[in-house]
Amino acid sequence: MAELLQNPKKILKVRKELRDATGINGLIQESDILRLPYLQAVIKETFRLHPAFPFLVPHKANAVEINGYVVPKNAQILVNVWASGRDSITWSSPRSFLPERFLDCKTDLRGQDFELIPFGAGRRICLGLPLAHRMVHLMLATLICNFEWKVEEGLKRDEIDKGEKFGLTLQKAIPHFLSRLFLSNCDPCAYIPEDCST
Ligand code: HEM
Repeated sequence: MAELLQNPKKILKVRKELRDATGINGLIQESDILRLPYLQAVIKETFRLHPAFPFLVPHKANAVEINGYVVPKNAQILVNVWASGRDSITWSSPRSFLPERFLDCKTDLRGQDFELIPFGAGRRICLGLPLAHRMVHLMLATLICNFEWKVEEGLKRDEIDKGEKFGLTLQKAIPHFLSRLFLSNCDPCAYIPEDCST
């Protein structure tokens, strides 16, 4: 939400896509997700920049050699997906929040494309992926469509601190923004955030 708050036009784009795909009230069903490429792109871009598990889950290695590097048996392996999501060799403008980069590209986050593996990959890939994938799309769509999101009073959009707190999971260091509930039955696309009318 912090990334989207800094990019309010992208909030409008998600709302418009939802309304076009689901009708005026923007209520999303699980079956709609496949028809919402921009929402999917926003979620991929969010996982690229802010993976929930920045080092996945620690693994124990068998003895292997990779590109001349010897990994001893039983070494603890942490996969730094936070860093690979920001690697300028793989991603153009890696620090920028650009969901559009995923619109014309087949990269998916289900463990087949190693540049984007927020759920891990291979035998120990997240068992909850099918559930989590659906829930994240449904929750984000619902939050965007039913709430008007505003930055905290007195704060400008570009002042939102996106600093992160590292642990097993990645958290936003300073949580600050407010939300206000939309009136029911409103047109999700009618609301234009302040400073976003152009
Ligand atoms: C956005 C939500 C979620 C994210 C980002 C996520 C991410 C991950 C990651 C990165 C791993 C470690 C993969 C690896 O080290 O290779 C993992 C493992 C696992 N996750 Fe999730 N997860 C999510 C939700 C869930 C849910 C909802 C469930 C259960 C309903 C679940 C169950 C598991 C289990 C059981 C494992 C261990 C799999 C194994 O070691 O064989 N996860 N998850």
